[in-house]
Amino acid sequence: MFPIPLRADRLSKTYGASFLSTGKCIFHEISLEIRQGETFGLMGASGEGKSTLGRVIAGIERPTSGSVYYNGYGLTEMKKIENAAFRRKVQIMFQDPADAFNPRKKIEQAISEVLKLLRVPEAGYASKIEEMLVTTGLPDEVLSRYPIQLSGGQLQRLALGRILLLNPEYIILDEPTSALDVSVQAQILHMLKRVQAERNTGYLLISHDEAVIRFMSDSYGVLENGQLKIIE
Ligand SMILES: Nc1ncnc2c1ncn2[C@@H]1O[C@H](COP(=O)(O)OP(=O)(O)OP(=O)(O)O)[C@@H](O)[C@H]1O
Repeated sequence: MFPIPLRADRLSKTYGASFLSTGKCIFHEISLEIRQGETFGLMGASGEGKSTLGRVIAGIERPTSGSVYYNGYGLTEMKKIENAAFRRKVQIMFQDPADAFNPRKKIEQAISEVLKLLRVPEAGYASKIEEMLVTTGLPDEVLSRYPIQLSGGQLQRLALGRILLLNPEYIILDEPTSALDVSVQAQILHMLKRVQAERNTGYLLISHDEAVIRFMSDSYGVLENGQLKIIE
């Protein structure tokens, strides 16, 4: 059976609506599909609402209307068990990797905390961490460092590695390379492609950069004036 795509169905978002104001419509009735093993690119100028749409699809912000469907279930009507699966299987990665880690904790501790939450037995931590380092192409030394002692590229690799511990089916990538130097950007994009090929992950890639979108995406759309124009 084919996997069911992650689907946004007629999503609208308005900020600041109240008794006295109709508020500001950010986007209106947007529908799109993210298929496993593929990338849907979301392009658009600054302020058009790309990040807001990404947060709504990731389930961390509620739409004003419309719904997100995972495994055929609407996010708002999901029972606890379906919602728990959604929270694990649909992840979001942000632009600035420095924000992803607690500056007071060494990387090994940050990663171990995730393994603990996942109820991995402590005896299994070392092999999981090693696997993560191999996938993200990082040396063992990063484990004993604090976030401030690592480069932006290394931190973004770790941010992805930590997300991958959860075995996500879909990742919302919100400008994942915009905070990085051009040469590092290319490395991260290649890593994302390799991870996708190995794990069949579906990506929603948010970027204002057309070259990045064209390089990465199977199909893409341009968000402008609250509407999404899809380009196959
Ligand atoms: N919580 C909020 N409350 C009110 N307005 C918001 C909120 N979050 C975002 N906005 C507004 O929604 C609009 C879209 O913002 P958003 O960050 O989604 O755009 P974007 O396309 O991702 O921009 P950028 O590429 O600059 O990150 C902006 O005008 C922003 O000010």
